[in-house]
Amino acid sequence: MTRITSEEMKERLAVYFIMGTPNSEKPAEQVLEEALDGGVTLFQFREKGPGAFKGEDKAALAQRLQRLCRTYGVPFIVNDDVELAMAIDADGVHVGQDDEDARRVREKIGDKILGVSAHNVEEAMAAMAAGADYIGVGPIYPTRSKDDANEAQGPDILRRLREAGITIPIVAIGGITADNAREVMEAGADGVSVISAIASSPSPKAAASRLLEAVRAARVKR
Ligand SMILES: Cc1ncc(COP(=O)(O)OP(=O)(O)O)c(N)n1
Ligand SMILES: Cc1ncsc1CCOP(=O)(O)O
Ligand SMILES: [Mg+2]
Repeated sequence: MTRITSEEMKERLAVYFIMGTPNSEKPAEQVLEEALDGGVTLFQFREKGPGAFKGEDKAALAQRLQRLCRTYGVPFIVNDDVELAMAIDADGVHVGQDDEDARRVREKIGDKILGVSAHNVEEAMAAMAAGADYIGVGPIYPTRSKDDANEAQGPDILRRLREAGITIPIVAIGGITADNAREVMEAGADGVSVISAIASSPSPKAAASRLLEAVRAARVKR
């Protein structure tokens, strides 16, 4: 395996769906399959929060969702849990500032995809130096999907990162919907990452497809 290229990473970040069992009343497999049908381009398994599966149940669910992603040719990223990612041979890992050190994670995962959360220029620079393939920046807008989220920064944070010379692929996260995806893309993101816009939608398929359309339209305009 070789490292994903920056261009390929940017393509993959277009509509990055994140989900775990606490994010929907419907079975996770059903929501993910509908979202994949709607065109999500990357998936993150984020099993945390009230009622989240643990241990063997968590690993078994991860593998079921991973199989679904494989069927659609969509890379499967594990949030936080580097051990699980290695055990099931996931395509990558996402870690934040309070998780395992990104440099150590890169050493452990070899060429797998490494995503790192960044909230400012300093963290973005450090993530790049640690070998991140992309950074997740947010929350851009207020979110109800993460209890310990920082204050929303607005799309201007993306502009500030780009103006400071941050060239690494960026996915924006937090409160993003098909209605605000365009301004986020115009501010400098390569894609959008969402939980509730897809997982809480009565039609995850339609929600994913609307997001993809908004991201593609914004890309054409650049
Ligand atoms: C794409 C993406 N961006 C940011 C995050 C948030 O990561 P983190 O700050 O570690 O918070 P948790 O998601 O672990 O609660 C993410 N998961 N994905
Ligand atoms: C995991 C995470 N990290 C920053 S905001 C957020 C939650 C995003 O969820 P939503 O798309 O429902 O606002
Ligand atoms: Mg984390």
